[in-house]
Amino acid sequence: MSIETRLREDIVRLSKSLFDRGFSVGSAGNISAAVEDGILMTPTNSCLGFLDPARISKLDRDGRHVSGDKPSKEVFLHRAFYETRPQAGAVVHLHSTFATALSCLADTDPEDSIPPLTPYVVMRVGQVKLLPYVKPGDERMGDMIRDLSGQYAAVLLANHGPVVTGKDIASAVYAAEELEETAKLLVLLRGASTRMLSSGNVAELKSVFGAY
Ligand SMILES: O=C(O)[C@@H](O)C(=O)COP(=O)(O)O
Ligand SMILES: [Zn+2]
Repeated sequence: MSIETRLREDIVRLSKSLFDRGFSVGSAGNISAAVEDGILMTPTNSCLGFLDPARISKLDRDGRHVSGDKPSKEVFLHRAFYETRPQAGAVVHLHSTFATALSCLADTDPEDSIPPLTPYVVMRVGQVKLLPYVKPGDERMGDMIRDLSGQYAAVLLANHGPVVTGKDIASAVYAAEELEETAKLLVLLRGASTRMLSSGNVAELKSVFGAY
């Protein structure tokens, strides 16, 4: 089996897993993965639970649609991550409930929208910047991601949802799940006196496990 064929199957399997567990509903969200000669991307208006490996969109290195169904409207967003984070092998965008809730709350810190509550989110996701709202599919999303110069593995799109990258499709999906579970804890703990990890704790995790 070729690398691309296996990757198509991984996208279908992991997307279905996200859908089956409620991380994505309806046709919300989109996923892409880098291949040698371009990017594989979920088609626009497709349901992550019912993807067909043969119909996954393929874009060449210049972003031209070369095969499969019409790609997600968020192509600018995904391409900007690959351009600025050479270590990124996959990008996952979801409308998962709790991360999206934080993206709508007026007091979410734009510089640190998913604060370090537990070690694993620091190890798998890192600091998460909140980006200002623009409509889905807006080319300006690509500009905003490029302006971050590859500094963040994950961002929250205001009033929209999370976007998470990883070195490969499994890492990106696992990181998106970790971000969502942390967002859930943050919402559950709202109003309670909560102890976050200290900057020393975060620095230690980064030095031992590496920065995302
Ligand atoms: O929120 C949106 O419209 C998109 O960001 C999205 O999640 C689904 O769009 P497509 O990937 O074009 O279906
Ligand atoms: Zn979306």
